Amino acid sequence: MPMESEAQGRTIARARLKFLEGSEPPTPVVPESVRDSWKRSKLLGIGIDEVVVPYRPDYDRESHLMRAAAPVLDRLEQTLAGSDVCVIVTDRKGWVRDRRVGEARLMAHLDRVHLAPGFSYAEQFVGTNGIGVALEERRSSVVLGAEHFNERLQKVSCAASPIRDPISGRVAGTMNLTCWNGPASSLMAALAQESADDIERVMYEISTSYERALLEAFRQATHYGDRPVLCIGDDLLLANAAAAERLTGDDHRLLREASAELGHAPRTRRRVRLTGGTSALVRCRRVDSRAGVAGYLLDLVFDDGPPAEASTGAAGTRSSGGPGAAADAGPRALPGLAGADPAWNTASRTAVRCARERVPLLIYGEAGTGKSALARAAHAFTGAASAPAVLDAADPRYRAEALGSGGDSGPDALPDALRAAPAGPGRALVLRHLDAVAPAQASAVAEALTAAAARGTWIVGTLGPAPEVPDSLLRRFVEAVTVPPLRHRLADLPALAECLLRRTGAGVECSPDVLPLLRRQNWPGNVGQLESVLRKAAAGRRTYRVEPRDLPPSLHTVGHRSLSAWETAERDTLVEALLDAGGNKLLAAQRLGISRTTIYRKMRAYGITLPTPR
Ligand SMILES: Nc1ncnc2c1ncn2[C@@H]1O[C@H](COP(=O)(O)OP(=O)(O)OP(=O)(O)O)[C@@H](O)[C@H]1O
Repeated sequence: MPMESEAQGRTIARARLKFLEGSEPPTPVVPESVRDSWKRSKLLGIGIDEVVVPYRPDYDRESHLMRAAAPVLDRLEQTLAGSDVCVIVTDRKGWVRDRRVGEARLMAHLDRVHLAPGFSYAEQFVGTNGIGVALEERRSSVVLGAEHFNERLQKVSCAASPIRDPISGRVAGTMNLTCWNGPASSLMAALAQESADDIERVMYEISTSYERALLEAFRQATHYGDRPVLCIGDDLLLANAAAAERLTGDDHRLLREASAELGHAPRTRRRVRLTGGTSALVRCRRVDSRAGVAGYLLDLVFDDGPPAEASTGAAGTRSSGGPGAAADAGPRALPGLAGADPAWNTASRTAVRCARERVPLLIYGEAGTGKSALARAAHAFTGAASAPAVLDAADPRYRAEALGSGGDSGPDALPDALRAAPAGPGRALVLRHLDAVAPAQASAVAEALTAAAARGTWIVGTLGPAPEVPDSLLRRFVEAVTVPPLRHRLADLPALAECLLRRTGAGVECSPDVLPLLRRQNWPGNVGQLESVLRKAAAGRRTYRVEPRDLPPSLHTVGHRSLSAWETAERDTLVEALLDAGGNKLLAAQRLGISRTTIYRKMRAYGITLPTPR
């Protein structure tokens, strides 16, 4: 490891100051890896005089990395006892997971700069440091006192080596040694590398033990029969054909999370909702190996119909999820609607069958998923000459507590309106927001619906995913379907965007750059929200098609937290300035009268993603 003499330290300190003022760092004086890291740190707007790092104390103490690191750290603790070297292990993202030995004064200093368990020392938060550089460059790094980007770290020097998963070859973490700045021993770099190698060796032993156990459990589970089986390890996933053909990458993630929760007990079961809108009953068994818990074996039974709440919501309601549902004949595309997601198709087929056979139907789903649209389209698909009568139980006029000052409001207003709706064969009556019917109104509403159905009207009720509805009302319906939320059917986005833009009637289309921005949103208001975003974007567009810059500022961010009104205004101003400057941050910063460092910091804080410079 290089020695940092006082003179060398002063030269580097001068080079760093000049670099901060805008000069290029001199090549032979400042090592290349440090120079590159300074540039990245500056670009990211990292502060130079205070250490602001995120803190997340919770982590998996039983992870593969931590299990393998434990014996190596124990040994180092004994060997280095009494020395002024501190040993630190981080995970692959730079979160400090363990810190050992080191004399009290050094530890107190490291506490002050948050180089302690639970904090992240990734370069993106603290700038140039041994851990951050090793992770960025994926090789061993040494960062001496003055080479740290942040002044508060310049009292120490550190040597870090990446720890690679011996099976996948991916970086799993770092081994880092830190000591007071000064004539650091070249032994430190060698020791960091050797300890990382030791951890990798233990990881390999653990991996083979885990893998043997998982393979054996998988082999036994799939030996007889072809039921869907999944075997999940830390860095391994085995699926037989019956499971693989039904599950997406997101399902794997959901099942991995579920297995981690379920796995505390040796054997357990739970229903898990999958991304396509279906759900599966998951039986989970923990797989143990000699080296500890190797992973989980999951036995899956898919529900091929709507998710659980749809079938349990209505007393006496028959869910369309049985084997018969798969045989439902019906269209894939309903008039005026878009989507080919399996759960959407199931809901469409069932709705059309119910419309044809006049079977009273409940449609569950989050706000704006398209429940009413589905009822309208299914009714139209039967060739009906008139549109359904659509009433909204959440309409203030129909509230039970409204003071009846005329025929139009008060507790009887809703049953009256239902009775007044056109009824008879070829007619449909859709009551939206069934969950808004007050208990006091429930029986009158139920009677009005029954009367309409008796005259040949197709009756449909729409309601939220976990509604509270009196049984007397639910019993009027016979079948139930669930419309999946948009975030679970993102593959439908291009078709939906095209369909919704077509409705604006202006021959508008979507630029291909828009779809990735739409795809990463959570869409709590579902298709209704998408429609309003696209409608506004189409109205304000500057060319023949909707471009990213026509979308609202919130779609240019990857949202993680809710913002105050003031923060929202600031974020929107930043996004608009960036869009107006064609993605040029310097220009945007100048126009806003703020420094480039500030614009980078704020972009990070608000999760603003960079528009491609024009
Ligand atoms: N699959 C689809 N294709 C095209 N447009 C759709 C689709 N689903 C929903 N929409 C449109 O999204 C908007 C919201 O749909 P709709 O009003 O049916 O939602 P909802 O689930 O009934 O909402 P709420 O829960 O608020 O009553 C409507 O304009 C509808 O036409």
